[in-house]
Amino acid sequence: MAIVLGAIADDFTGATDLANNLVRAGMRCVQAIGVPTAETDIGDVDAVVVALKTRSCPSGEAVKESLAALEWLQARGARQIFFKYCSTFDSTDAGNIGPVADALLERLRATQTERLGGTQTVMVPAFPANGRTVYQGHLFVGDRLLNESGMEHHPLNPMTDADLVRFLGRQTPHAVGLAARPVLARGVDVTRAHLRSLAEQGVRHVICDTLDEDDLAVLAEALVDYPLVTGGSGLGQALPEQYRRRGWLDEVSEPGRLSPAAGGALVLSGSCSRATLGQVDHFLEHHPGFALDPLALAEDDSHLTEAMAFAREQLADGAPVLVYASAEPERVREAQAALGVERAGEQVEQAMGQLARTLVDEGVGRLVVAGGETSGAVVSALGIRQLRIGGQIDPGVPWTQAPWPGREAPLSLALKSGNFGAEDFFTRAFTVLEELTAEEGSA
Ligand SMILES: Nc1ncnc2c1ncn2[C@@H]1O[C@H](COP(=O)(O)OP(=O)(O)O)[C@@H](O)[C@H]1O
Ligand SMILES: O=C(O)[C@@H](O)C(=O)COP(=O)(O)O
Repeated sequence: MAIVLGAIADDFTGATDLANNLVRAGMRCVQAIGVPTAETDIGDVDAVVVALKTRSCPSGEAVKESLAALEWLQARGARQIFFKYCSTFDSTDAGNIGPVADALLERLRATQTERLGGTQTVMVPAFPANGRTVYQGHLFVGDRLLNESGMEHHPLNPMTDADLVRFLGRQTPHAVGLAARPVLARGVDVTRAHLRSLAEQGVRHVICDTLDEDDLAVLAEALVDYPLVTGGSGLGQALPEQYRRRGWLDEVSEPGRLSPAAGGALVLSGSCSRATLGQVDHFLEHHPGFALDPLALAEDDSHLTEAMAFAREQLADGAPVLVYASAEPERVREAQAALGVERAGEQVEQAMGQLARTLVDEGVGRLVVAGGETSGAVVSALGIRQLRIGGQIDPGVPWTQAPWPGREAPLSLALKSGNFGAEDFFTRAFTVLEELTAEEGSA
């Protein structure tokens, strides 16, 4: 059966975030890891989110992989394509949001110019449930502008400009415009007319203001016929209702119940975001943890061996254990100065991948990973191809499951976006998993 929505996410946590919102809004959705093959059986679903690791790679690579995902989704009959990136617009002057959006639109344009939005796309990064809003084209995280939110210290893509019209303008040769709040406040017809008039003026990308769920509902209705929409998972919350109104979806599907979870509980954290740093501190007040040092990792294998031994010992005691590289900006800068930005990140990501692979093989069955790039490294090292989405721990972060060869219980995985989750996330996640997987009537 044809799918309604085909999404291409530029990182793995972002993909689960979008899949979570689609499931919560009543769509049957799976998350594919990487571009599936022609033979992949995705089952009977309404939406597929293809998770790529293209946020920080060279833009040519990001474009190539995104187009491959588009081709696969089009072959499944997707009516609308959604390019999912971070609600904090994570990217650099070199890309990858502009280049990927341009390439997807070009490819879709070849067949769909006549359709509403056939020559234009929109940028809707907001996720009001998690405090990400956009006003007059400026992105806010809570009550701070993006460039004062802590994101200015991001290890890979420091966000130093909150003006998205200006910022995106550096990533694309095409005109960037704005659909500002006063336009949205006048309703769907005025918003559509505004978008059309921008298209007539040659504006290809429209940054959309969004303060709340009502704005998302207006945008979803105005954009439901666009071949390509782009943004954060907030828009994903609002689109399914529009698909139902169009008759593309029959019903509101209930999320399926996750299978009982088993095995050791491990947290791997490579995010250096403010929220994650608080979550690491909170976890360490209650449970043991091991701090990975990228400089020591770069020297020889002994640091990783030590981390592995530490984790094994704690897991044998039945305690949840944390291994983290998460560090304050000053320490990240030191590691980057010594190793280079790319190599510092790679050291950590490779170590996280090896820890996950070995410890899951040895019996870990419940795994929380913090950070998008980190999750990409871990899930790739585990060789997982598809994730089933379960209930959420905090907005944007669901528990997911994948079958694990040779074991009755699947591997339970929570991929946490760097900046998401309450302070007690790393401890509470395991309690939530128990609740989500308890037999009916025993929870
Ligand atoms: N102590 C550290 N020094 C340098 N780089 C680090 C350190 N800890 C983590 N990193 C790297 O920083 C990046 C964090 O990105 P990511 O995992 O996507 O987190 P977030 O979701 O917060 O963006 C990863 O590439 C990770 O390997
Ligand atoms: O939209 C969001 O904020 C998230 O879904 C997301 O993409 C997070 O990325 P990381 O913070 O890099 O995990």
